[in-house]
Amino acid sequence: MASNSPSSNRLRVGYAFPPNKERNVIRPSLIDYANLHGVDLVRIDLQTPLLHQGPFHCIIHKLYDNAWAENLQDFASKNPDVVIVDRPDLISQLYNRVSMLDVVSQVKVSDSGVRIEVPKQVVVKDEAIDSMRDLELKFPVIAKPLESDGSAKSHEMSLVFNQRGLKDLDTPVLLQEFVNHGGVMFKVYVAGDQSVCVKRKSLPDVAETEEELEKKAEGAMKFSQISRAVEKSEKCNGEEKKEEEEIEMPPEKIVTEVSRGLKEAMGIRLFNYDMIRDWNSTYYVIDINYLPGFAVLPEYEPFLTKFFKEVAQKKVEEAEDSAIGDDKAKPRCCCFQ
Ligand SMILES: O=P(O)(O)O[C@@H]1[C@@H](OP(=O)(O)O)[C@H](OP(=O)(O)O)[C@H](O)[C@H](OP(=O)(O)O)[C@H]1OP(=O)(O)O
Ligand SMILES: Nc1ncnc2c1ncn2[C@@H]1O[C@H](COP(=O)(O)OP(=O)(O)O)[C@@H](O)[C@H]1O
Ligand SMILES: [Mg+2]
Ligand SMILES: [Mg+2]
Repeated sequence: MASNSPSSNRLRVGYAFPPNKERNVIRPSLIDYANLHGVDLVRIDLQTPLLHQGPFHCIIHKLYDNAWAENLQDFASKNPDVVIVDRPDLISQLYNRVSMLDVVSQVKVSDSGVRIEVPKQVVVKDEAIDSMRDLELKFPVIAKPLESDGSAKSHEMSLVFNQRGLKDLDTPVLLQEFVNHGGVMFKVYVAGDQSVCVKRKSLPDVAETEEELEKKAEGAMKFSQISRAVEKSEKCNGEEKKEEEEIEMPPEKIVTEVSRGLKEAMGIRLFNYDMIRDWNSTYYVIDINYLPGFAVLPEYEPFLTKFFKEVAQKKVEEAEDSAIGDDKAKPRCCCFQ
């Protein structure tokens, strides 16, 4: 076992986050719960090389800079027994709004009547858009920045109703068809094999026909982080709350299968995704976020603690499997109770 690997039965999980992220993930309630269940959460000092810290069984992180990725890579190559959740090169597929959704086509669900898709979308670089028909898109569309890098700018979007609304867009931009979905989206939080689906307020449906949209004087409407904005505003009145409650949750099987499909296709284990459903019961995945603020989930403490234990247990099993070759009959030892 390499020098930085721990040996005790307690599980040591190192974490590396900016301060705001730390507040949204590593709450005192998680530290206490995990501690009671044999898991020690250890803050990684970003001013000190990782190789001088530890020991760790596992490291979780959300930092966007290359220096961190190199620091982690160097550490991982010298400490193959430490589980890195997740590999920076795999996480980076989520930093671009096109590559983040590429994996959705690989997701398979067992109910043949259900479709899992991505809304039609096109990247516009710097060319003028003469007609949406050339792009094979229909208004309304959402204009999204290509980057999804944690910056405020990466959340600044526009709902574009007609040609006039296209002229002020910064390029490059992703134009994605707006899908009517009843004003409610599903946010699914994934940690390894576990997934939890919650409802969130979303943009309301656009009822106008293309001809009616063409006449709208205001060509576009800017918005940012709508689920938070709507929750904070007075618009979230009793009637809207009731409408939200009436929207049926997706079947648990769909949530589990989509979560597993995305996890396997991306090779990453801590994320959430936004999913909407149209009136034909087609589901659209519209956004995938690496390591979001899990603390909003009810029961988030056991959720993450269980995940840490599973990750460590899988590593032990892998090591046993490689040590005993094909002799799988041997009983497994369970180290992290
Ligand atoms: O702020 P939180 O805790 O709600 O989490 C944000 C996420 O909100 P959610 O939990 O999905 O409702 C948020 O999800 P959305 O993009 O808003 O769907 C992002 O994941 C955000 O990270 P970043 O700004 O893209 O790096 C997340 O922000 P960070 O916690 O990473 O700063
Ligand atoms: N194609 C779409 N059709 C309908 N609503 C959408 C679509 N794409 C995004 N939205 C709405 O816009 C919000 C923000 O878009 P999203 O891609 O999730 O960006 P962010 O990363 O800022 O959360 C979504 O939560 C949803 O309410
Ligand atoms: Mg989103
Ligand atoms: Mg997002």
